[in-house]
Amino acid sequence: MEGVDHLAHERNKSEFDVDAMKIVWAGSPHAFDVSDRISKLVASDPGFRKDNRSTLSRKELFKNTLRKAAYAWKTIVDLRLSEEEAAKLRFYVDEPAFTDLHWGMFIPAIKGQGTEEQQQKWLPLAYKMQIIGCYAQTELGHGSNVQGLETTATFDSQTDEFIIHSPTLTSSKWWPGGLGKVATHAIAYARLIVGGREHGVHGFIVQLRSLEDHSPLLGITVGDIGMKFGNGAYNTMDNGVLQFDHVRIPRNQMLMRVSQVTCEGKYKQSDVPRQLVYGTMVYVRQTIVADASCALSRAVCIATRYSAVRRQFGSQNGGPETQVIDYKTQQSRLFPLLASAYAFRFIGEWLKWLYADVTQRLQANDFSTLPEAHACTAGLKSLTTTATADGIEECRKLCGGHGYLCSSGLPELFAVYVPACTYEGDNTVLLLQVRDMSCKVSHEDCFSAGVQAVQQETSRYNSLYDSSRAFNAMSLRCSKSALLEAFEARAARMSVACAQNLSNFDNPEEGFAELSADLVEAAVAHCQLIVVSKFIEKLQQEIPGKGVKQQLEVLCNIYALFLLHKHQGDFLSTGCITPKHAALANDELRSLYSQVRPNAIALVDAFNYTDHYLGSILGCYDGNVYPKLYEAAWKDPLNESVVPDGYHLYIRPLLKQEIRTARL
Ligand SMILES: CCCCCCCCCCCCCCCCCCC/C=C/C(=O)SCCNC(=O)CCNC(=O)[C@H](O)C(C)(C)COP(=O)(O)OP(=O)(O)OC[C@H]1O[C@@H](n2cnc3c(N)ncnc32)[C@H](O)[C@@H]1OP(=O)(O)O
Ligand SMILES: Cc1cc2nc3c(=O)[nH]c(=O)nc-3n(C[C@H](O)[C@H](O)[C@H](O)COP(=O)(O)OP(=O)(O)OC[C@H]3O[C@@H](n4cnc5c(N)ncnc54)[C@H](O)[C@@H]3O)c2cc1C
Repeated sequence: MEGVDHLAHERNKSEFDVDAMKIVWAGSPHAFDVSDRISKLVASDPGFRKDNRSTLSRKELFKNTLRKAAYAWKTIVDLRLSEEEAAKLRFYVDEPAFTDLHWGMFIPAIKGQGTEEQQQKWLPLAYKMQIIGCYAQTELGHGSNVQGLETTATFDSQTDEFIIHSPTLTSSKWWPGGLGKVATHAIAYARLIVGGREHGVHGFIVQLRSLEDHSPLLGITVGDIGMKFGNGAYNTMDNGVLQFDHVRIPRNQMLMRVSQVTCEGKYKQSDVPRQLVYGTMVYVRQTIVADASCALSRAVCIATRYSAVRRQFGSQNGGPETQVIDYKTQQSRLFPLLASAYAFRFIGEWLKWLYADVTQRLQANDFSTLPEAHACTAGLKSLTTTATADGIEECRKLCGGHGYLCSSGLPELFAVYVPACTYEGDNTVLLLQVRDMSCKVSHEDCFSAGVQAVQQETSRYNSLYDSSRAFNAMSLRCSKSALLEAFEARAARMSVACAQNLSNFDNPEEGFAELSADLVEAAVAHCQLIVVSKFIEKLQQEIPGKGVKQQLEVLCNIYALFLLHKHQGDFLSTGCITPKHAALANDELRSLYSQVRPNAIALVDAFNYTDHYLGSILGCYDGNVYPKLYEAAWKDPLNESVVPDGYHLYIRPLLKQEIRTARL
């Protein structure tokens, strides 16, 4: 039935002000206004249609992405959109493209690592898209180990140039988005060699293609690396391969904020820490954390709406069957993901603030908070993307068979999202970077101060948490401080255990390698503690709107208690809770699921996603799933003819037992 809201009865059940929750989700009334306006603009413009992606060939798909990117740019210019509005437009167009790397990495790399002079020269060209850039760091042989990159940049003082060269097959740049077919320029990372001495990896602005006819410049071999996972999905991006054959660039195209090479061939290091060469990655990791809540909430919105539409079993006297959302098993899989989406929203907000603060300090040459920003962005990027990728797949399963159809939107969402667990740093490798934050008693401390230091730390952490006091309150309702203390104690004790074990090794590096799996678990515990604590902090703010704060409190408790339930081995083995507490936590979770149930549809409506953005028949706002699925099936190219192509060649000879004479 066209125009009927099949989920109206669900919406009527909600106990809070959905419009107020929309503002909380968006971040502010202004952010809501921008997001709402731009999402509707994109949804209503046929130029941004995306429902045909899974049936296009790679070449058609890519050409269509080029058209959309050009159309998006025209829209931005014609409508004079602000930077904020343009970013929202990109978000709602919902298609990875070379422009992401241009705006998201090439420009930030120049801003973060270029001198004033370099910024003045390159940024105006990049802002007007008169040049298009990519970020060429990873090579065929090395991605995680940036210090292991093989591309060289050798200074030639005779000509005042660098010679960029790929000495081996494994030194070929491999993966950079936008490189394959579009970028005219790259920030290429290479080992700097001056006067025969190596100075580590640095960034260089290298022109790749002619600005006249787009052909590769002399010494450049460049192309696309081929099809990737899934139909549509990340195949709209031209991830590329690049080899340099003694390509010459002027000296002033080395990004020189961190260190400089003079025309006489002197290498000078400024006061800026070397790690700033990695600064672009910190920036992008922070945006990836902010984006995780978008991808997860999208999947959760689809699975929640469909779970309210779908009915199986339980019919009484010929009445309707049970909505699958009413099954406790469905709730115990779905509602923690709903809670995680909200938790990640707030951690994303916090990390944005942290990053803005670090940026301000960096501009004033205060580098003191850089290590913390690195550890937090690395750890939280890993935690949120792993949970989001797993969560999207869980949502697909929550939708049963129909979740496997492309028209559910979930297969493509998973395929496009899952590389976030790898790009901008493999998630395990990044968790190992959290060691400074999680393992407060670092291995160096263990060796310098000895076991005594570990013992002192252990007793400090032991006093942090008194399990019987903390969990008494939970028998009735969750106490935020009790929960937080349990997470603090768990993270601290896991770190202390790592430190103690490390102290048993004579060689710290050997100990670190041997215990790395434990260190990763301690890092996860630490990151989960941060997410829980920031959710609780959010609840300490004033949150207007009838019932909004209460809903967020329920979600916060679900997020924390679900983790406590899932990782109860950690909590029990570190003595933070007793088995009785664990059982209480589980009872509390069940009761919280019942509180979410009547509000579930409204809680996903608060994301304010258009049907265009969701791209899912199962998740459409009106819940009119079955007619839409039926209609969509007939539009599949395979149904264009009743008898398929190939019938006469392959099916008929089989049926007629003429297979031996058929031309196969
Ligand atoms: C249409 C028009 C639209 C207009 C507007 C639209 C706007 C659109 C905007 C879109 C935005 C979208 C942006 C998002 C796009 C996302 C696409 C993603 C594409 C993917 C890109 C990539 O993947 S790029 C490559 C990423 N590579 C990696 O991440 C490699 C991972 N490896 C590393 O990071 C490191 O090498 C390492 C940390 C793992 C290595 O560690 P190691 O200890 O060996 O290193 P070092 O010896 O080099 O370092 C020692 C020292 O430094 C510390 N450190 C390491 N990294 C950092 C860092 N990043 N920052 C600060 N400090 C760092 C490290 O901890 C050590 O410290 P010590 O104190 O010495 O211990
Ligand atoms: C879709 C996509 C887009 C990308 N875009 C870009 C781009 O624009 N520009 C760019 O430069 N790069 C890009 N990349 C590359 C990306 O940054 C790297 O793939 C990523 O950093 C992982 O590195 P790797 O491939 O070398 O993995 P590897 O390091 O080879 O990882 C393989 C396995 O080894 C494990 N491992 C590695 N080192 C350790 C260790 N020290 N301890 C324990 N385990 C370890 C990992 O956990 C993983 O399980 C992109 C990648 C993808 C998939």
